[in-house]
Amino acid sequence: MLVRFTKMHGLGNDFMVVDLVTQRIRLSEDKVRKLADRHLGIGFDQLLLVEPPTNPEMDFRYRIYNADGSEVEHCGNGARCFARFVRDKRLTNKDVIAVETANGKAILTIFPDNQVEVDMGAPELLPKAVPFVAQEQSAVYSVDVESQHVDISVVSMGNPHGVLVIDDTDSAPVETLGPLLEAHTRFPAKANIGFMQILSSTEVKLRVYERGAGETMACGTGACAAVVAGRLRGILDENVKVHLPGGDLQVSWKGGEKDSVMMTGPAATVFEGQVFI
Ligand SMILES: N[C@H](CCC[C@H](N)C(=O)O)C(=O)O
Repeated sequence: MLVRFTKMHGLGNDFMVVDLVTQRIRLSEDKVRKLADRHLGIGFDQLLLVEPPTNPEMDFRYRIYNADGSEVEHCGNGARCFARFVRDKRLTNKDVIAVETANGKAILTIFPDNQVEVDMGAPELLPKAVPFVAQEQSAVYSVDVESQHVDISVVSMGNPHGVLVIDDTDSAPVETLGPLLEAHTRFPAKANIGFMQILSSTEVKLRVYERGAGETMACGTGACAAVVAGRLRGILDENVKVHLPGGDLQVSWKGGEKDSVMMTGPAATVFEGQVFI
């Protein structure tokens, strides 16, 4: 079956976006992995499916699959591309779009300058909600990794994150420590691992080793989790500029457990294509 898709990215975190409003397909985990392959397939960090909502109060349903084929709960960069996609395809003419995600919703606001703001909802900080194995909630946990103790904050933005504060992102052990923490037994559902360098109380540098995809050029939920972690540690203010390898995101969190994390950044379309599924 020939399927139309659009290749997009948010700061280099790249996506294959498929409209399932006007076309119907079924994808196995194995098929997602084959499509994600950067030599044998289309190549992407995540696959985004755009569907009619199951909840009538929502405009669309948004399903997300990592390159390893695993379905996940949220994708911040993908949400911005989702908004750009549904407007460019004239699936809606709204500037504010309510999207149903695997375990909640996201409100997307499109601005004329091509920036998109995402209301990412409130962070989940209870260990069992992340999920993370711990006796009680804390701003920082000590995790044993290969005979070393690593201090880590844990946050769910719908998807699980561990955040480390390090001195220098350029020399951070992302490729070695990232996969060890991603698959650590204290993260029963695995986790995205952020390495954050504090530049000031309003500016950080961040690299993220993503669950199911490896290090990406940017991670929207990772940027949100990093700002929440920094605020919980008392080292970041409400509005923070997050410098990722692929570019910058603006993230805000008032600090209340019910307060939404707001993320603003760009979304870009690279090419349109068709592929036999
Ligand atoms: N790898 C993530 C999903 C994609 C998140 C990221 N691309 C973003 O922009 O938030 C996970 O397994 O939870």
